[in-house]
Amino acid sequence: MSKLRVAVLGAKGRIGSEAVRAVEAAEDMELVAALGRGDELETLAVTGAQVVVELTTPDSVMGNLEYCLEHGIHAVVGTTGWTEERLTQLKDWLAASPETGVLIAPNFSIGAVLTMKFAQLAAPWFESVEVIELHHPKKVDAPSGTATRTAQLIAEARRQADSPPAPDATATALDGARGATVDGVPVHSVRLRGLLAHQEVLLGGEGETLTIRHDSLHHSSFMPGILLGARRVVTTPGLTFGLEHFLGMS
Ligand SMILES: NC(=O)C1=CN([C@@H]2O[C@H](COP(=O)(O)OP(=O)(O)OC[C@H]3O[C@@H](n4cnc5c(N)ncnc54)[C@H](OP(=O)(O)O)[C@@H]3O)[C@@H](O)[C@H]2O)C=CC1
Ligand SMILES: O=C(O)C1=N[C@H](C(=O)O)C[C@H](O)C1
Repeated sequence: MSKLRVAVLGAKGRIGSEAVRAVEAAEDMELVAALGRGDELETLAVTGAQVVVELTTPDSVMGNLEYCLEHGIHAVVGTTGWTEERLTQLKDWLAASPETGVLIAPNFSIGAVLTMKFAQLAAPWFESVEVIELHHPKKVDAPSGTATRTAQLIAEARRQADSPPAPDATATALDGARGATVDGVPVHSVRLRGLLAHQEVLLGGEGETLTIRHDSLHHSSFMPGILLGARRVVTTPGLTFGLEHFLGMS
């Protein structure tokens, strides 16, 4: 059987360099390109890449995906910064390339995907819910893509259950003391030397609290999800948002 021809964009970055090693080690894949900033995207077409693993930065991802979709190259995207406007643009490009698949995964680790699922399940059952994400200090953005997605899923679950807004007699002496609000859910971002990628969802009700915590201790935690994404995206045209859809959890 022929091997899946995979290219990594952002190949010198923290997660990109780990992805290069993971693709090289996968028996059913061939790493055909490993590109960094400034490298020619034409290499993707020349090497016949079937799937691009996009792990760059929010300022680069759209240009890279435009190229991929113009050339019918499937994409597995871990890069953050997804707004409604960006998703609309991506869907327009996909409409012009209907056989091509794009997976955007806010988080590739199984524990983080489960954290989001558990948070969705628990959210309507508690009066209060807040998200704390904790990352290494070189992280390019705040809040994290995972925390943003988690808050959106929590908000959607609470809307569907007709949950009232969480109680909060806000009187802040300092801007930011209550974090940022994503879809009505407070999200707090910690940047701390020594950390990698961590998240807590705090839920509170009468006389009890529930904490759902996930820790990515090494970039290897993201690799099984990236490889699964690359294998599945080639037979899944259109946009898939969230790895849970490839894990049978949607
Ligand atoms: N979904 C998930 O599970 C995960 C997602 N991420 C996300 O992945 C992204 C990258 O994170 P991280 O590896 O820590 O960041 P890094 O800054 O370590 O890596 C990004 C790399 O991409 C390079 N780059 C920038 N623009 C381009 C381009 N146009 N073409 C090719 N390479 C480019 C950068 O080069 P230069 O340094 O020269 O700018 C850098 O080497 C972030 O958005 C992060 O949030 C991270 C971990 C897990
Ligand atoms: O930048 C990171 O490191 C990570 N980024 C993703 C995010 O923003 O959610 C995934 C994970 O948290 C690691």
